[in-house]
Amino acid sequence: MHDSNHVAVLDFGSQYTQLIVRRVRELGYFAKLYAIEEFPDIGKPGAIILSGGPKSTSEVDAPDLDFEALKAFNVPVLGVCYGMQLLNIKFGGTVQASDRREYGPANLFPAECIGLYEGVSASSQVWMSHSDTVKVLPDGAKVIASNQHGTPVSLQWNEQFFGIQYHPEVTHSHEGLQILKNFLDLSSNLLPFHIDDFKRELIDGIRETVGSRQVVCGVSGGVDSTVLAVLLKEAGVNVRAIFVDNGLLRKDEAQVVQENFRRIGVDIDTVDASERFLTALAGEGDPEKKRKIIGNMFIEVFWDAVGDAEMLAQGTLYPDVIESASNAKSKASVIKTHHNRVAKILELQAEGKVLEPLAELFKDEVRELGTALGIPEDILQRHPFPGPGLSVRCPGVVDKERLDIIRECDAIFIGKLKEHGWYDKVWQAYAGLIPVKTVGVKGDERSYEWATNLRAVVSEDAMTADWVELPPVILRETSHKILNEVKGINRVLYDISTKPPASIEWE
Ligand SMILES: Nc1ncnc2c1ncn2[C@@H]1O[C@H](COP(=O)(O)OP(=O)(O)OP(=O)(O)O)[C@@H](O)[C@H]1O
Repeated sequence: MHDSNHVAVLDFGSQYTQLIVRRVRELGYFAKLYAIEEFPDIGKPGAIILSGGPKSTSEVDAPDLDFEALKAFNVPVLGVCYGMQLLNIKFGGTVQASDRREYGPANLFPAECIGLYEGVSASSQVWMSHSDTVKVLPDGAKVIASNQHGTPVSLQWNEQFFGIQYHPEVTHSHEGLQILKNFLDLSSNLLPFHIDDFKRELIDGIRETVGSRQVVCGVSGGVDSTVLAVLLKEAGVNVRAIFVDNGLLRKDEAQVVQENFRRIGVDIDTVDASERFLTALAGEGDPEKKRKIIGNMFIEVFWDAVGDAEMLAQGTLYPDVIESASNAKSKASVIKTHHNRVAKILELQAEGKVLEPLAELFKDEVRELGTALGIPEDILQRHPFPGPGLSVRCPGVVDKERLDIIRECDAIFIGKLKEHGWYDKVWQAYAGLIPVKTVGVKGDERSYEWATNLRAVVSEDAMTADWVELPPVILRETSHKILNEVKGINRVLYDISTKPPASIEWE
């Protein structure tokens, strides 16, 4: 899909490569990431970006590519960091290896604010992360920007080839997006990226791949699997959606999920496996063992329900498939999502029976696609919920009594956030249990009960998170209601830990 007039980003292994793709799409063009070995298969791109990478061009196994083939595309090429050094060598210049790494902010001074630097300030901050630098420039090469020491940080070799030493894709490069935009403007034939066109292509692709076979998919009630299920329905294929109730869901979650799917017109099979999960978890207090038990049980229950699937659809997203590791060989080897690649799925994949239509999209693009598919916003804006469910909000042993307490506290907290218009302002919020008994007074009696912890965080990508300064009225009303209504809790705490060092969940 999209193998012409797109922006091909060739991955030399930088930790930021994924962000380049993201930024190009933000600018309204379709970009696709390719491992270096995939260079012969990049189709007919309208522009090419060579990413940075951890290697030095002087290393014997430094990644390389066919320069003649690159020139033959006859489209604008931008080399970033390693990409720029490689291009300088290809044009006949040299690169100086250095064992000192330049890492952090630097000042960018464009020679002239035209071309790549059209509309860019005379001085702005950029982000560096490199050790090698270009040394000798080949004939005809121009320095189009330097840093505060007068060192060249941006080159132009001819009308087609440009290089930058810094990383325009990170937000610490303050005008990086403008520079990328200027580069893309050099291409005369980039197709704009519209989610509606993409939706149509996805639907056509699904129809073609699936034909008359039955497709099974697991739905959690979360955004990815919901969008996937609706996409399959829109494609008019024979789909069976399975929802597993693992007994670790929030209050009334099974009903909410069923109701949401009714609203969007997708039938789901609910498998109530709560007894099986809770029995398997009984008495286990170790966080890692709990996760394992839940993961394995999910696979068992899910595949029992699937039976002999003709095809399986999964909501695997782009960040799950693309390489971020510097030396990953192929995309498939770095799939992060745990149950997206269990043995059974690999087997089906080898037979061409796994469908992953969202694999080219980022999370917020999935939400956009969801909107284009007519999925109501309240479903698309639901907070993320962890796969192991309330188990990770219940440190130590999990049982029905503890889960019921969490459910009640959580429902009260979320209810108050919604009532005060704060649900959509936070990335994720929940109430958990701290199974430590403390002394209190309830009515005329001394109480000796557990505490609940309220957590509300903002985050861009779940990698880092900050606690939210909620209005005190929300905390007060939540605390009051919980202390009055939830048996077993006599203390309410608000978690003011950032991630890192704390995680969003407690286990
Ligand atoms: N309770 C469940 N019942 C059925 N399938 C599930 C369930 N939980 C997870 N899955 C399946 O496993 C996939 C990965 O689950 P995970 O918890 O990692 O959520 P995710 O990748 O954020 O997706 P989503 O947004 O759909 O929850 C889901 O997309 C879904 O297909």
